[in-house]
Amino acid sequence: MRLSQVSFRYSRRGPWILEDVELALRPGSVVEVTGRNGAGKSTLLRLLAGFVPPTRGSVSGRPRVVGYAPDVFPTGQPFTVSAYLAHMTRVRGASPAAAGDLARRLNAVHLLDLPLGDLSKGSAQKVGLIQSLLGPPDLLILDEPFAGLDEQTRAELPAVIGEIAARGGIVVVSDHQNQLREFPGADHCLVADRAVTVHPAARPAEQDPGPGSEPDPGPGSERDTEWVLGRPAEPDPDPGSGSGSGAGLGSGSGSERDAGRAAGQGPATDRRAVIEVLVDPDEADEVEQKLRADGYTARRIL
Ligand SMILES: Nc1ncnc2c1ncn2[C@@H]1O[C@H](COP(=O)(O)OP(=O)(O)OP(=O)(O)O)[C@@H](O)[C@H]1O
Repeated sequence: MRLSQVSFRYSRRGPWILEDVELALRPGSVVEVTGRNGAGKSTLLRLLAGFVPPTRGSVSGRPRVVGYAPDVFPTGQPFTVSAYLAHMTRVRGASPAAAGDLARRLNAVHLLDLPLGDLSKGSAQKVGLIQSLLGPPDLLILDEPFAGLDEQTRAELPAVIGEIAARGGIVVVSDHQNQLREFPGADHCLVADRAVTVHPAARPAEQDPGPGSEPDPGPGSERDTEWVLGRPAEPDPDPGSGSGSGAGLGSGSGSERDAGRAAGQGPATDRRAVIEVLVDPDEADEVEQKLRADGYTARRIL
């Protein structure tokens, strides 16, 4: 999924909230979005979810099943929680058992018979969270999901997020409370001054670059302007290059370089083997997702 030169403002004469945003998200990535109040985090999430169209630029490759939990869940609907979730289950084409399973897992069984209008803010957030997970989604967008959650649900949510990513889903979470700061492999995305800057997950090689390695050029540098997000679970075959590629991550041009590596043109190390798999183009998405779910790096060479 990609945002290309995306700019957004809420009205014709209103201020630009985001300008010329370039962002690419790979299947299986978890992205934490941070920024000060009013920076535009929710706006970015609404653009990703497809709730608002960009004023300029384009969004492409949005996965088919999108789950979105807004920061304020609208409770002004004349349903009980279970009737609402049953309705959402049908809309999503999810398994009939899914809502009940999620309610048990996220400590919400006691809410099922209540009218939506009677829910506290935290309980309403939980129902919004459950509906977003029905599907399950290929793109999951959570706007401040930890706000108001009880301890049990707060502890369980990272596991749920990890499962969505492990099956190839993209997960984007705005999180004031930094609950995903330490989430393994998560990339961190800062919204500030109408721009979006992605800092890929730190790897051991980046945390301790060692003597002679190139320093991180830091936020705002060219390496931060356009990142392709992935699951940085594997060692970097070329940690001293200083080219800015996280494992499984790379800029647009970096992806071509990585593809060349995967094809056996680049340097190899004794830390991992590269094999080439030929698949029918129709099966490429499925094979790539399965490989990623199994923890392998997968790069497509067309
Ligand atoms: N529906 C709207 N109409 C007009 N302006 C809006 C609307 N929603 C948000 N804004 C403005 O857009 C800017 C960005 O808002 P947004 O909610 O995206 O920021 P945020 O980073 O999510 O903030 P917070 O952390 O406080 O939730 C703010 O100045 C806000 O006032």
